[in-house]
Amino acid sequence: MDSQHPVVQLDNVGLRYGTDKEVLSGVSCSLHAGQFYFLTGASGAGKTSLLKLLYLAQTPSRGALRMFGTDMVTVPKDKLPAFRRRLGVVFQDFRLVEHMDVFDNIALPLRVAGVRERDLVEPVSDMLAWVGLENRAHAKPATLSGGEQQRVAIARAVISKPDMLVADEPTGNVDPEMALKLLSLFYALNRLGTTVVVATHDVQLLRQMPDALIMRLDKGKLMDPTGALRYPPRAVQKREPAWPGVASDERA
Ligand SMILES: Nc1ncnc2c1ncn2[C@@H]1O[C@H](COP(=O)(O)OP(=O)(O)OP(=O)(O)O)[C@@H](O)[C@H]1O
Repeated sequence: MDSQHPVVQLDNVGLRYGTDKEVLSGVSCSLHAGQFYFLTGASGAGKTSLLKLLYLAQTPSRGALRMFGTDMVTVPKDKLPAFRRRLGVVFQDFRLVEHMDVFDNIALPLRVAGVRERDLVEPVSDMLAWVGLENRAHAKPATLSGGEQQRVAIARAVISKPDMLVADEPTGNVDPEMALKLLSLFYALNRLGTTVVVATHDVQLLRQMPDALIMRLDKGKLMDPTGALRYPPRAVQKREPAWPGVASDERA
């Protein structure tokens, strides 16, 4: 079923919060399986609002939203968790579980998916090493810096290799070197087949991914629904292995 539909299809979507005016207006676009999308636009343009539609935290006020071939406006509410489990989300404010340590936060999606405890340790340890937090496995989120919390949030979002990754300013709190490393993690996930949508203001980040499609929001309207806007190509970061724990010569 999935292969013959876009992963996401928006048709003339509007979104308003309460009775205020629309913050997204007439948005139409299709996101296709295995593509890498950047969503860009000025502060307040509606990036987070559009991502909220994609990670099913908001329903359009008008228009149609289909995901994985299913109408998300009319789908029964009790069916939504099954769709949400197919998504990895990096929230702008991280939303780590405060009473769990770093290891348990990252392991959460695997536990929800029913992975056995003895099969968790290796993937979580690989992911901890990838994001440079192997020494903080037993720290609680409140004791971490903003950049460290952001890396935990990213590790948690990608570890279960979701069908779609939605990330809101995922490199806003890290230095440029770590931003590239995290981007290469998204790239590796994308190479494994995950559709990736990253909202960012960071033009340098956009330039690192010449194959990515770029969609730009301006005051709630999508200016480049096909992603045809491109930035001048620069070198793609391919120094990292394809996936934590997988040697680079095994890369697809
Ligand atoms: N919960 C809410 N209730 C009312 N208005 C909201 C809410 N969330 C966002 N808005 C408004 O919607 C508009 C778009 O906000 P949004 O956060 O989607 O923009 P953004 O492009 O992600 O901005 P930034 O880059 O600053 O994060 C803004 O005018 C904002 O004030």
